[in-house]
Amino acid sequence: MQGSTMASDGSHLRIPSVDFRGLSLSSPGGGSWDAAREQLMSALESFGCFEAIYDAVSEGAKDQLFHGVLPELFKLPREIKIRNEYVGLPYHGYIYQSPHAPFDSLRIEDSPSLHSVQEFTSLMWPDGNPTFSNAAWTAAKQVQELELMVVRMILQSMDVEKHYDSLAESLIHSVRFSEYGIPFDQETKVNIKAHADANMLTVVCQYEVDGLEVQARDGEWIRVVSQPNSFTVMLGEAFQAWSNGRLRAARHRLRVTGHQTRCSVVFNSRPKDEILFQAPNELIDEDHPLRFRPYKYPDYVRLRFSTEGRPNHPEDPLQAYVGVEGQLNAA
Ligand SMILES: O=C(O)CCC(=O)C(=O)O
Ligand SMILES: [Fe+2]
Repeated sequence: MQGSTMASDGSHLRIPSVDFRGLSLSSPGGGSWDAAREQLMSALESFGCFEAIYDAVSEGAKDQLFHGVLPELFKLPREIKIRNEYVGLPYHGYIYQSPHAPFDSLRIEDSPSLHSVQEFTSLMWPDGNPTFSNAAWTAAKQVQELELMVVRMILQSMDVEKHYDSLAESLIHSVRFSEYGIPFDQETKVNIKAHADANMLTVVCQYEVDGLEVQARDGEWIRVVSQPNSFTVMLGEAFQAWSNGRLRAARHRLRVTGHQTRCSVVFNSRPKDEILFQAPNELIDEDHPLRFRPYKYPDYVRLRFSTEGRPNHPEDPLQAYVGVEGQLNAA
């Protein structure tokens, strides 16, 4: 375990930080790029996640999001918020029901597209809300660059950088805005139980009120303490599958432990609907036989959420539904 993972009081582990300040997708190499890449790979090995220090989204922009823009969004009446529907996939539009706590959450698909953001904005505010559109779109563009830097670094480290362009092209980026109330179960204080995300990468931005916890490989739960300029980058199941199991998705949960509502802005990327997602041949060999069958993301997500919450919901759905050794069949 790296020394940098210990908090200063020594009582809590911290997930490792990786400094992206000054790095850019347009020059994917050089001393500080390579140093960041090494730290990132070592963090992924132990935690499936890391803290990215990334100042393209300034603290002022975060403050505007969390104190200016989000309160306005969440206070809209439910009749308006349900306009944020997404028919293609479960849980990909407005969600307001949680068995664990009061909860309200909206999502913009393809958020680095100004057109998509404006479409969402005009559903919520028919008279327009340029402050919202600009804040959401700008942050989505900036975090998309962070996500693509992470993808590029991971591919470089696995010696498959030649697949970067086609992989980046196969992804769609989105953002979700969520508001979590005080959990009903005050013993566990759990708002979202332990899971890995089905997508490629998740980038969590929390501000002032924390709640995200990630599980280290040894099983220990680590609470993510938000810091200035930090974003938590978590690897999802799709990346685990694409890496043929060389990388492991981050297991995480959400606990609101205080008495304040907690908001988050969660950016993510996932394979586009039509892509048959699979590990590249270079990552499959005698020592690393194919671990996951090629699959289309929507098929996997529908299957996964159709059993979510049921007693027979598998502990490791990726393995169960698309694992070569899986028990259940995705067909
Ligand atoms: O809101 C967050 O911080 C993360 C929530 C989460 O884990 C999820 O939506 O999958
Ligand atoms: Fe999650």
